[in-house]
Amino acid sequence: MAVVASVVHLCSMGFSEKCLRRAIIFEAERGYRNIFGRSLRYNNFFPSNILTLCFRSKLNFPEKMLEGVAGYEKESILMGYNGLDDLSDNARAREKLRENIEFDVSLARKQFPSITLGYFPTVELYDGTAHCSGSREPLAPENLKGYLPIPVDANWADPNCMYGPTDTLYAEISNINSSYLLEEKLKESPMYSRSPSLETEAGNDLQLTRGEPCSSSSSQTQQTAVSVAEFLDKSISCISGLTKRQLSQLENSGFYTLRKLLHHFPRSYADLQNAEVEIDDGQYLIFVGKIISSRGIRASLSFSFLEVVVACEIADIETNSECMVNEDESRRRKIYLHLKKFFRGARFTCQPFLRCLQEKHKEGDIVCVSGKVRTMRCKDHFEIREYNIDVLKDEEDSSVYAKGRPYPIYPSKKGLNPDFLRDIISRALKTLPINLDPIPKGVTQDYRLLCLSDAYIGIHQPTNLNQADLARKRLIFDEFFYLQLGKLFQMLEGLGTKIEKDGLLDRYRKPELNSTFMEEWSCMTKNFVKALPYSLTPSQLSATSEIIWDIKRPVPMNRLLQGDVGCGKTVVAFLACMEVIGSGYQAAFMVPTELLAVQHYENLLHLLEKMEEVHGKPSVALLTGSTPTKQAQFIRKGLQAGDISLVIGTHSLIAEKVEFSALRIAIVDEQHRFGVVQRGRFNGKLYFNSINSKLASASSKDSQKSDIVMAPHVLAMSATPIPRTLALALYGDMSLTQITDLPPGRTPVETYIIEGNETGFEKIYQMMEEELVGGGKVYLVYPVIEQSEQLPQLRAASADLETISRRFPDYNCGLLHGKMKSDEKDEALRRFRAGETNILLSTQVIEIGVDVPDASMMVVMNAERFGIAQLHQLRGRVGRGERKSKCILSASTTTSLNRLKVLGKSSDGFYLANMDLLLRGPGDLLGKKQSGHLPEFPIARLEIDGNILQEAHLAALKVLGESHDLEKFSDLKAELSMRQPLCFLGD
Ligand SMILES: Nc1ncnc2c1ncn2[C@@H]1O[C@H](COP(=O)(O)OP(=O)(O)OP(=O)(O)O)[C@@H](O)[C@H]1O
Repeated sequence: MAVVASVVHLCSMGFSEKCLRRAIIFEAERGYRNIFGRSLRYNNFFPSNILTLCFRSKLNFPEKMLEGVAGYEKESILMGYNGLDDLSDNARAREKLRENIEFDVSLARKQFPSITLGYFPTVELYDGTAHCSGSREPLAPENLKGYLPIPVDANWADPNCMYGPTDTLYAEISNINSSYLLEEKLKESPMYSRSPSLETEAGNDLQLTRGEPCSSSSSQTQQTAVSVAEFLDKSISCISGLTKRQLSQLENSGFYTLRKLLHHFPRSYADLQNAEVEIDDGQYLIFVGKIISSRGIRASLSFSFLEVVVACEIADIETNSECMVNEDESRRRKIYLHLKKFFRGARFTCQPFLRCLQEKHKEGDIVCVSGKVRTMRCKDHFEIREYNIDVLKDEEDSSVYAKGRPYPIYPSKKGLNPDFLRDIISRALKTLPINLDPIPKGVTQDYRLLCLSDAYIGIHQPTNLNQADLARKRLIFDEFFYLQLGKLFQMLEGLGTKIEKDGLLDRYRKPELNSTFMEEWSCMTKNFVKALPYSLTPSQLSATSEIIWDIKRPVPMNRLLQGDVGCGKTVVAFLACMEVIGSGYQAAFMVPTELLAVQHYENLLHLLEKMEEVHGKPSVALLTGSTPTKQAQFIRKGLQAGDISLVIGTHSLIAEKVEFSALRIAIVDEQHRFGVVQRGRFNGKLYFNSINSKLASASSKDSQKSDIVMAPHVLAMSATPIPRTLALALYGDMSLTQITDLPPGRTPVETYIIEGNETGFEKIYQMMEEELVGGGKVYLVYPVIEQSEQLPQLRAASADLETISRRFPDYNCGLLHGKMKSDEKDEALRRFRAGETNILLSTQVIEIGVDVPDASMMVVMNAERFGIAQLHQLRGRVGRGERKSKCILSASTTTSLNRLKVLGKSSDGFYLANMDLLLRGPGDLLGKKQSGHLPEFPIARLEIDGNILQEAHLAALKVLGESHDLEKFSDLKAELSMRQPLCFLGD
């Protein structure tokens, strides 16, 4: 009969009678038996077979075909259709069918012997009225008492972004009831108890901690019953019941070890709230109901499926209150859930398999079902393909569900079905030993962390959101902790004595105590300070004191100097150089662009000119990629001989042929643009070259013998203020110095956000005119150099040169962009600085470090193309002198205007960087290149987990303080060695 139903559909599509006959015979001959799965009928049979047979027929509906199929309406219902309307869109066809409403089963069977009727007891489920007859009572209200879950917090996740593939086949039968109840495990295990301390944090929610007494201090030597590395790095083959195919599937997807598997964290949790009201397509919901049928169905020679039908009662919002007789009854309505799993492959179609499949679910069992619902055409029927089903043994179980468990949504990996992954993970969790935690108990207690095994259970199978949160916190803590521990451990390893190691850790713990007063600075440094045309700000003074304190110690410094744009970091770095030069050593100053190298070089020469000569002035050289070969050779010789005491340059400074005689400090400006590995290379190279220090042997009394073999100090400077969190993640092995104030006399830059339309630009041009008339200089910043066909809305620097020159005929315009040759760029900047050009059309090349103090206005075209932190950097190019400055951000889309408004409100770089971090995440804040140097955190998000990073940093200091070589914490050491060397990622 189903075949005939198909006929209706096909006829309505215009297939020929002949073709249809052939199609029907084709189907009947091949014995399509279990025809009630309508999706199979249409999805599998028609596309693959009938359509090829009936291709491009032009004949109309063959009325004859209907003659033998009277009563088709019922059959359509049997098939799971909501009557004939479902079966055909063709109105005429529907009418014809209705005329033959009498259903003669025997006739149908005679004509189509392969069709079995009345096989499934759930037929009436598809009939909108049958279940109300009272003959079936899917779920008596008394059975439901206490079972219906309470809605949980709604703001978990957006279900729309959680879908995994739905059509993938699930070739696993042994674990249909795979959901693992944390609470059950908890009850089974005598080792677990409630922890009063954690209860406080998470309200009354269940928290898991060991029942055994905890050590109060991390100083206790670790004695873990099971080594974490031993367990987590076991092959996944130890998971029971894995077939060979599954094993190779998992291994091909990168899940070689239990660690890899358990670290496949849920992407989010779905809100499995009780469907108390309306059920919408695509929602993740949780239901409690009664199994009314379970069928393993062979759909074809190689295709089978399991369908479990669960009847539930839910609140009915559609009930018309006027019709209510008994209010309690009328508020509830019955719905039917069709849980489906599909199997492809001949071996899954055999009867024993199918029987085994259907017997997994027993009729009459009260179950809790969760998953994504899809509405079916028949009212009150819903399909769930990826589901969790748990049998409620008795009413006591209801408490588990009453809380509404978070439903973990896994990201799929290499096409693995998330549901399959969920199942395997749940099996792996069952093998988790209880006593598994390499982090000392003192630390977990201090920072109120779950123990590791609870964290794994909590993240994969939380009973509630608080537990998932605590688990997440613990796992994030681990990510940060091992990163910090690794970085600090490496640094300690490089030091000789215990005093040195303690000194280093102290430096991180109490940075405020580590500073050297100005009186103790070298003469060279003091003279340089005197030569400055301004006095240092308090922040600059304390930053210099901290750095000099470090320089005087026999331990290589590794410090990050941070400050808002224009706060005067360069001069602090120069002072650090003067200090080592004053002690007879060399300094190297590496910057990312030639433009900046030239600027620093000229600036320094200018300051040195004014410096009082006491014991000679430092000899300074500039070495970049554009330095003429002969001159470069000369400079290299000078560095090797120790004749040059300070070299400023670009990447060329770390070229192999550059050798230093006695390098004592390397300043790395814009450190992130070089990357961690480059810094390391720089370090290593300098270390070996400084061994043969000529100057060191002839140095002042400060230098000791051990200094000769010491690696140089590294002072990294970040021009982009980055939130402390990011700084720790990027430079976890560095001490941090911040300049928090700006030089006096700076007036905040006035920021305007203007829409980049015709009127907007007219206004901008007027403001430029006023500025130029008043003697100001204007930067115009463009997102691109040349106009592009792909992005015609973007204004381009080169293309605009003519327009702007015409618009401002009385003023000179210059052009500066990255494609220009280095001497052309220098010349363009020189002319602008000297006032020979008044308007400089430029790209982002000016973002870093360009310092023209009397530039007083900036217009950023298509400002929506830049990040907030980047715009703040750009804006920092103006307002560097005493002249009042303005910055105009022109946005070509109205939607972006709001985002830019934050720049109008604040000029605090740290605040803006935090905003950017929150809005766009670390990747965008740092830019592609810099974020490439960020360690990859599988679960942590730097923008929101900053406090955990800080805690992890302190915990790492504490642990290393107790055992420099981690010998006291053998498990921790083993685990550290197993973790990926995060600091090298991205380089
Ligand atoms: N204490 C001070 N008083 C007055 N002016 C100062 C002071 N310190 C630095 N300056 C001036 O401020 C300007 C900016 O300094 P500098 O280039 O060192 O800043 P920066 O922090 O490196 O900025 P950016 O991050 O933009 O590169 C320079 O013109 C410098 O001469």
